[in-house]
Amino acid sequence: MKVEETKLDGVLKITPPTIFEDFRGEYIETYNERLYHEAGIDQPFIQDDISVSSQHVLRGIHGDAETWKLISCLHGKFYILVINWDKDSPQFGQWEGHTLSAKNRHQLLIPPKHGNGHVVLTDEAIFHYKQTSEYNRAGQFTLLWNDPKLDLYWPINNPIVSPRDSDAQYLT
Ligand SMILES: Cc1cn([C@H]2C[C@H](O)[C@@H](COP(=O)(O)OP(=O)(O)O[C@H]3O[C@H](C)C(=O)[C@H](O)[C@H]3O)O2)c(=O)[nH]c1=O
Repeated sequence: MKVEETKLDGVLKITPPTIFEDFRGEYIETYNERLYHEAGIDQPFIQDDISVSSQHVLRGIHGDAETWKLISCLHGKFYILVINWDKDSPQFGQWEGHTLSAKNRHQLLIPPKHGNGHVVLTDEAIFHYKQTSEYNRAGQFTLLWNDPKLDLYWPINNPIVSPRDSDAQYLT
């Protein structure tokens, strides 16, 4: 298991403990409480979610003030952008992009007060996350993926987005 710091304090890039390949395919332990706790990743995850998206779908940028997320790519590949949205942090507004795929098996641990958004680069991708709180849409904030003030990089220019993710009226 490998845990690496990233440009953003608290955001970690993780390579899972077991990636086993044989003539049949692969076997991956995507989470192991004892090993992750030993590595300092001891957040109390209580909810698992997946979202399945077609190529060029962009979901986000969303976040909230309470939830830790452990994100994996179960199928395909996506570019994921994480932005510090903690107004009390010296890194407020700083962001970093990563590529998670079913090939590199990398995971990201994202703390509260960070926004995340991802755009799918393969025909389809499955985005999996473990979360430390139950879904609370009212508690989430939304940032526009193409807000010129944020000066973000995305690998494509014309993603498929929901009304929430394309209209400033939903900004919070
Ligand atoms: C997040 C979530 C959603 N839902 C329901 C609510 C809606 O009926 C449906 C789609 O929700 P939404 O359009 O908010 O999904 P995304 O646009 O993919 O947003 C999510 O994906 C971005 C990238 C995130 O990281 C957040 O977890 C979350 O905001 O799933 C649930 O039932 N539970 C949940 O935890």
